[in-house]
Amino acid sequence: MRVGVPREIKNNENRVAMTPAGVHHLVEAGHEVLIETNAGLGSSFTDKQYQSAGAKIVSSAKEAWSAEMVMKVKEPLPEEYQFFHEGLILFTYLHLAPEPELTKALIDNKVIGIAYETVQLPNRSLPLLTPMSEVAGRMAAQIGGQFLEKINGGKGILLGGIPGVKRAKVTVVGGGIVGTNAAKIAVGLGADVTILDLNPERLRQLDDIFGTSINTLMSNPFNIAQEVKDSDLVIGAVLIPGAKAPRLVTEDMIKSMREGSVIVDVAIDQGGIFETTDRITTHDDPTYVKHGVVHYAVANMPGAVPRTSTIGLTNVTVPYAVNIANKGYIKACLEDPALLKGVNTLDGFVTFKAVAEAHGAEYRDAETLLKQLA
Ligand SMILES: NC(=O)C1=CN([C@@H]2O[C@H](COP(=O)(O)OP(=O)(O)OC[C@H]3O[C@@H](n4cnc5c(N)ncnc54)[C@H](O)[C@@H]3O)[C@@H](O)[C@H]2O)C=CC1
Ligand SMILES: CC(=O)C(=O)O
Repeated sequence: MRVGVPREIKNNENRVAMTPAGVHHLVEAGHEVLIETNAGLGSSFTDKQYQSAGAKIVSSAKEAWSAEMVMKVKEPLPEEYQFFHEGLILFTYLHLAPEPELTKALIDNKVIGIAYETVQLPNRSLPLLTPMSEVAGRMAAQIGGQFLEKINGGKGILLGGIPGVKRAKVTVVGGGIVGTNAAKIAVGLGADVTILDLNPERLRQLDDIFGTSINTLMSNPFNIAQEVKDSDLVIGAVLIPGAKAPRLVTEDMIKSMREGSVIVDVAIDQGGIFETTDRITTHDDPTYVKHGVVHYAVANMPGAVPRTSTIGLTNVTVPYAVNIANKGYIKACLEDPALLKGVNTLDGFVTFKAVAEAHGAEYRDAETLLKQLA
């Protein structure tokens, strides 16, 4: 199979979907890899390194997109929709629930859209989302601390306080991978951390991991309102796989916060959990202030630490890509229930229920459709 890797074009997105090691893996398995020139530079991988691993360097995005399977990091932007064509396998983060136009473009062009973020193992974990959630979670605490600084618009407090001065209060809504990693760093920096989750079993696991260094709380509107009101930093880390994020923190809750407090809405890639994060921000211009509260809503946070993120991401995506290339997408998806869950669009239909519901689109079962196409 020919596999294409275009250069990422989102604001400050310096990750790339393939490392030279990934190229080597695919080429050894008998496949051809087309890398758009300079696609890896942001992650410190040169064209020469890709060539040495067996890739062909192509000079334009169009050539990279001409392959049978295209691997990317972020969801395609409107200027990339022109490259969609019937039968193209697109393997990338898609985040379709908050993206009606992208969903329509994939359906209209009968693209096989396999989303990293909904590939799900039987234990319900999301193996192709986990490493980037680890990165974004760890960054969320760092970034929160940075924007609490007066020079960055915050109230001017240090996460860990000092002897004789209170520590900052950090609330993390959602105790999965992002939430746990955010808490690790926030606790490490000395903050007073509370994590809310809906799942009692998860709260027990968090209690086992952190012991008395954090507080755990059941997530409900009453508890969220109480915690948010007194928090210096609130981190949004909730996910319902594939679905639009629930708006758990209302505008009134934000109004109750003290001026110069900070929110980091990591879940913005699925639409965000704060009623007041009404727009996605970029690494170039990452915050805005609403009701006196600094809002950070960057949807590609790991793009800021591309070397770590590219290697972490491709460690997990490349084995799936090799499987798709070896077997073809139909056999690969039918034989692997985890990969099957990644199929969001197929043959002109939405094949992921939460995405169909978000857009009022017709839903078709991926497995049934794949068997018909086999
Ligand atoms: N902005 C960015 O650059 C990045 C964003 N993300 C996003 O961060 C979000 C979180 O991802 P993960 O931590 O990997 O997901 P996860 O599935 O590991 O954790 C989500 C947690 O939310 C909890 N939850 C569900 N409903 C809840 C509610 N009503 N109240 C409180 N908790 C609730 C679940 O029980 C689960 O523990 C996702 O939207 C993901 O795509 C991930 C990486 C980068
Ligand atoms: C998961 C995601 O949105 C990212 O890594 O950018």
